[in-house]
Amino acid sequence: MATTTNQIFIAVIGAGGVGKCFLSQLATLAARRPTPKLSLCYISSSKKAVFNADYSIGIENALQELASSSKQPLSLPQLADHLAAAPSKAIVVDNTSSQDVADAYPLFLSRGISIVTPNKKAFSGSYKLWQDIFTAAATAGSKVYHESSVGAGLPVISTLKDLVDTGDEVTKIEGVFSGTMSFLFNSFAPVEGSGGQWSAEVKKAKELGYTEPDPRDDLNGLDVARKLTILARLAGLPVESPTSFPVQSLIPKELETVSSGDEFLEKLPGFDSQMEETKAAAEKQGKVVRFVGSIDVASRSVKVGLEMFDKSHPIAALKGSDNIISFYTKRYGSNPLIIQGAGAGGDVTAMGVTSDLIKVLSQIA
Ligand SMILES: NC(=O)C1=CN([C@@H]2O[C@H](COP(=O)(O)OP(=O)(O)OC[C@H]3O[C@@H](n4cnc5c(N)ncnc54)[C@H](OP(=O)(O)O)[C@@H]3O)[C@@H](O)[C@H]2O)C=CC1
Ligand SMILES: N[C@@H](CC=O)C(=O)O
Ligand code: NA
Repeated sequence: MATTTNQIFIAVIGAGGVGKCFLSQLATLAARRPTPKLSLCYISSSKKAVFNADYSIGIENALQELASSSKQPLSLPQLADHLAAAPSKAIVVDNTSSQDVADAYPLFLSRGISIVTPNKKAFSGSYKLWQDIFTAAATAGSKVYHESSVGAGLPVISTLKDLVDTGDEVTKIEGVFSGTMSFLFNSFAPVEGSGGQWSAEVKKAKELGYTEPDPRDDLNGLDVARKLTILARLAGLPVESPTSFPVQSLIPKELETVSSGDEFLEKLPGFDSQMEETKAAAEKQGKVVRFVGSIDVASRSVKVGLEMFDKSHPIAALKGSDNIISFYTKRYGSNPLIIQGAGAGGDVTAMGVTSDLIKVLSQIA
């Protein structure tokens, strides 16, 4: 195939809640922007894949083709070879929560393949992986964007980068960083009183597409810890890992060893009284309980867990899956820069991924 500069090849790994919404947004983008021509050349789930010798898959039919495909996914080094041999530049869109895929970013980037992703694992894994990713990108001139790894499509990462790059000094970042936790506490312990059953709300959050593939990754606080690790690193703190600071888990002790997410959800109703007690303790003080995180840059302290809030506090008054993230900086003084809005859900997350893709296109095409 002849080399062409006005075409970009897109490989999509992961076609779940976010991946499906991303494909729909990609179809719109490809129709609206004739150049560079956006060609879907690979799509995979954990068990199946679609790809061919002419690097061309119809975006509209990709999901049906994937469902009926008999091909297995390429290994990650094979995929890097396949994309590096494409007739023009390629971008990997990682819509999984896979650590293995995240670990392969330095390989893709070093082969000139750019990456956009909502997957937190690469940027909140070991500090060495973080360094390898940005070193590989800088050396090869490839790009890596991950806006949806914090606050879904909300402009959290881009805002923090802008603050830092323009020389502001970030002193503190705090707020609600989980769409799942926000939804759970807003519906289980609303400021108006009453509220749903904890375990039933957890099931609802999963059905609405807010949770991680395994909802225990939200309830154990690690999802928020990953997000804070990413933000802390961008703010200049070389946090080693999401387990290197205090993180409160909401997994009942008795369920810590169950083997699957499904079994966990089945058994959770038996432990609803534990969360009811937490809620009642806050109510006794006229307050509500919420799951929050904070990074204090000066004292280098990061923490994640439950706190009680007055009912008039903006964190108490959140609705749905909303996140609220406050940036305290030297320039903004005592009135923080605040970002608020839906922090989970397929469409809003895919929006962050697609807008990252547009940013990469503007730099490599
Ligand atoms: N949902 C949300 O609101 C948000 C999600 N995110 C992040 O987006 C990512 C995707 O989330 P979501 O779409 O909700 O998750 P889903 O579980 O709905 O989808 C994950 C997809 O990834 C596939 N997958 C898993 N491992 C691999 C692998 N090794 N190779 C290829 N495909 C793989 C799964 O395949 P299979 O179907 O075969 O298992 C599935 O298609 C996660 O990293 C999540 O943290 C970020 C912000 C918000
Ligand atoms: N499970 C996460 C999804 C987005 O990062 C959340 O609930 O915030
Ligand atoms: Na974001």
